[in-house]
Amino acid sequence: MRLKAEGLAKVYPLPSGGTVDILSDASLTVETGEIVAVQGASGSGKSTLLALLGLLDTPDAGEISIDDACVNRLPDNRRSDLRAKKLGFVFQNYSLLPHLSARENVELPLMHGPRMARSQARAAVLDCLDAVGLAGRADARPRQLSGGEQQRVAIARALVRGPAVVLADEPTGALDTGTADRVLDLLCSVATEAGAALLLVTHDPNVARRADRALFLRDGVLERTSCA
Ligand SMILES: Nc1ncnc2c1ncn2[C@@H]1O[C@H](COP(=O)(O)OP(=O)(O)OP(=O)(O)O)[C@@H](O)[C@H]1O
Repeated sequence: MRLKAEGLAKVYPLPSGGTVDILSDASLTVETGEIVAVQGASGSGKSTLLALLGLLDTPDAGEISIDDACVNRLPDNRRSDLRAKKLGFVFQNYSLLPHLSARENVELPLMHGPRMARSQARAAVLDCLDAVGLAGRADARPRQLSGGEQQRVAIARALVRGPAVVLADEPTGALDTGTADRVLDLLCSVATEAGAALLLVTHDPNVARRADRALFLRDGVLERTSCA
């Protein structure tokens, strides 16, 4: 599986009138088994890029393709379907629903897109919680879990549908250094063991060093920075 972006542009309106080009010609490819990092200054457009790649928003120009099929001009329902089947998301602030248990949070992506049998869904949820070391905390609410544990639940949730690509926006940004290292190890290993590509947005050069390739977003364009 290959997720490819070519010449992406995104323009936002300014409150004072006029517009600003956040992305002007951003291109990248991420393939099964790869870990790719995207770095860039605050406000350079990293989250905007991730929203486009995650089919949550549409570019003003350019093309996003999955296995050579253009996906960014599909109708909303087809894009939602692809998102559910092919993509997993991990956010900086975990984005867990506070009133749901770990198990119920991980189950959420299974409510969208193609339905799974109840028993199969239950097994998938427990497998993913087990993979992140939290099978014993399945009934805990987010407030009963540490930051690192909450992010591990969020990783389990991203992986529960067996996505081809995991998109992670500052996945360790809210964690202390030791916890961040452990969560990052886990994210990299469970994503690659599950056969998913991993695209990580990060400010942190230590996180970027973990990737097979690191890209830097500057002036709306992605530049290659290093090769591990
Ligand atoms: N919906 C929107 N409408 C107008 N401007 C927006 C919108 N979304 C983002 N922006 C602006 O686009 C710029 C890029 O935002 P984005 O969140 O993509 O940057 P980022 O690189 O992820 O930043 P950070 O590292 O600080 O999270 C910012 O100046 C932001 O204010």
